[in-house]
Amino acid sequence: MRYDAITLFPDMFDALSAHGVTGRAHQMGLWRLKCWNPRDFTHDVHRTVDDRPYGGGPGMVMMAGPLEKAVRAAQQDRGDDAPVVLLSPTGQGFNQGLAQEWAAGSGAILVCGRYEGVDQRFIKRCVTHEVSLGDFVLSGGELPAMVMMDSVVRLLPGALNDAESARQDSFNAALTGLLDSPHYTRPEIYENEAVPAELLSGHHARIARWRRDQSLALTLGRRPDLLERAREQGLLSKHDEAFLAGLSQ
Ligand SMILES: Nc1nonc1C(=O)NC1CCNCC1
Repeated sequence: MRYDAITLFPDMFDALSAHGVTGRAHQMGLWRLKCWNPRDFTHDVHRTVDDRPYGGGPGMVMMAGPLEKAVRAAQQDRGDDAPVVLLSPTGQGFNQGLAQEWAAGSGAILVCGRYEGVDQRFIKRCVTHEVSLGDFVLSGGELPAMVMMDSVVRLLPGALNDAESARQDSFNAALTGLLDSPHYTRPEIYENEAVPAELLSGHHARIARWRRDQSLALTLGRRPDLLERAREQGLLSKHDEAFLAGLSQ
């Protein structure tokens, strides 16, 4: 899995390649990252990568030339036809499904915009996908790129140790489209509040049922849209539906 980041701030990506699960996976060679700075593809003394918007308006726009040269250099270096993904609020929404789809691939070239945006002619010539982290405006595409890479890398075989991957596979309600159930750890009593008895029972079926019911209740309350999607995808059992019906009475 190789990612190429087109970015004015390559140092930001140390957060991913040097720490935690993604850092360990990087150390293990499960994924690679190479950054390309558009400033290195300029030829003027000021190394200009942005300019004022035609038609007026606030802020600056990233110029097409340095961006395209950086993308072409990354493509040449990769030698494949990897997707060229522009991180942008106007893109397709990122979610776990897209993370799983990307984890089955060989990586991508991630274009991290800054300023007000990027020249549309660069998008038309080079970009294959526009993807959004969510409906909010950030200062740059680097954080969305890192969030997306994190969600993909942790799905790669070997990235999580056995305990982590067991949790990832069997209990992670997020993978089934529901919100995750609450978590508890020692001490058993904290500020006079005890851990739910079901979790102390040692009865795995009861524990799984309790967790599933908690996920269903949380999802119904906070993200009914996700619950409906899980229902449409046939992910809710008769027991799930009976539990939900009981909540609505
Ligand atoms: N939300 C977002 N999901 O992906 N990118 C997002 C974003 O806000 N990008 C900024 C938009 C303004 N120009 C600088 C980049």
